[in-house]
Amino acid sequence: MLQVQNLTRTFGDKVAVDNVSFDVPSGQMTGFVGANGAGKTTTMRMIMGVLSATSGDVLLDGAPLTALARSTFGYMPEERGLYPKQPILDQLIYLGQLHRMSQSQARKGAMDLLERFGLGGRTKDKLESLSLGNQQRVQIAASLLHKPNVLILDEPFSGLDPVAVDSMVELLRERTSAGVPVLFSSHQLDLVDRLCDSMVVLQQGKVIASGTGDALRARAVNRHRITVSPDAGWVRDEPGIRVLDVAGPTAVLEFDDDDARQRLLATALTRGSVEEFAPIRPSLSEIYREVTAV
Ligand SMILES: Nc1ncnc2c1ncn2[C@@H]1O[C@H](COP(=O)(O)OP(=O)(O)OP(=O)(O)O)[C@@H](O)[C@H]1O
Repeated sequence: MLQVQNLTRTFGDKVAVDNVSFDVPSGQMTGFVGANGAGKTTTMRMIMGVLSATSGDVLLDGAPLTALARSTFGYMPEERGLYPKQPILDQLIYLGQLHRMSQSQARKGAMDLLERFGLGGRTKDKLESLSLGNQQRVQIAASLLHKPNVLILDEPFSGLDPVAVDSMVELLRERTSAGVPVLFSSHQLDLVDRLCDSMVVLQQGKVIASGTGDALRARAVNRHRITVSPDAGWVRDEPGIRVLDVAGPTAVLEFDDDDARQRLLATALTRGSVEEFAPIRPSLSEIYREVTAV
């Protein structure tokens, strides 16, 4: 498990990352979300040691991170960083060798990844001659080539078409199945929903929510859908609830507490038949919107 503990980074008077703590559990995908400028990239840079922390620590399996441990990580930086004018296979082999792979291992691994990303026929092409999405695929290949034991990915999905997203998801799942902790930042909340076991929400440099999907949902509001016969309009007059929507027989409600929920159900039963009364399981993206709402 990767643990971020009380990380802080200031730039002059600006506190970009403010006492941030969260865990990235082994074998799980953790989505790192927050508005532009919230501090995600700065946090990831500190995890990778490419930016020093003003204070705080990063631990891997309980031990402070060393440069050697970090060299086994896979990192996709925001600024990307491959060479535009070099053939893509050559530079992947070079990067693999920097990660102590043999030339033949690196060639085989790079070819495998390029083929999975549909770039098997372009190995001799310069990076700059590829479309932006394809360049992104090569960047992903670079971060995965040496079978890293931790993955830190800064917006890995931006600019990818749906087929590339699926290839990427498959590759990431292979890594999590091998026990690797994966942290990725994204503004694509639908993907965070689809992929993540856990989520960390940053706002103005501070963590405002974090945890597994289930833990975050447990903290979320008590929201239910009720369908009655013939019409649900009467719910508007009930105490202890907020009516979010009423459409004919169906209403979406939030309850102040469990008593209000029981009262509402009892009232509904005295008024007629209740076809449905069920909690609405919020998606991670809904939780994100809720916790970041001003
Ligand atoms: N080198 C720097 N010098 C000064 N301020 C910086 C520096 N790097 C980041 N910042 C500031 O720190 C804050 C956090 O930036 P950061 O790039 O970490 O946010 P982010 O969450 O990754 O945003 P985005 O989603 O737009 O990528 C911003 O206000 C940014 O302007």
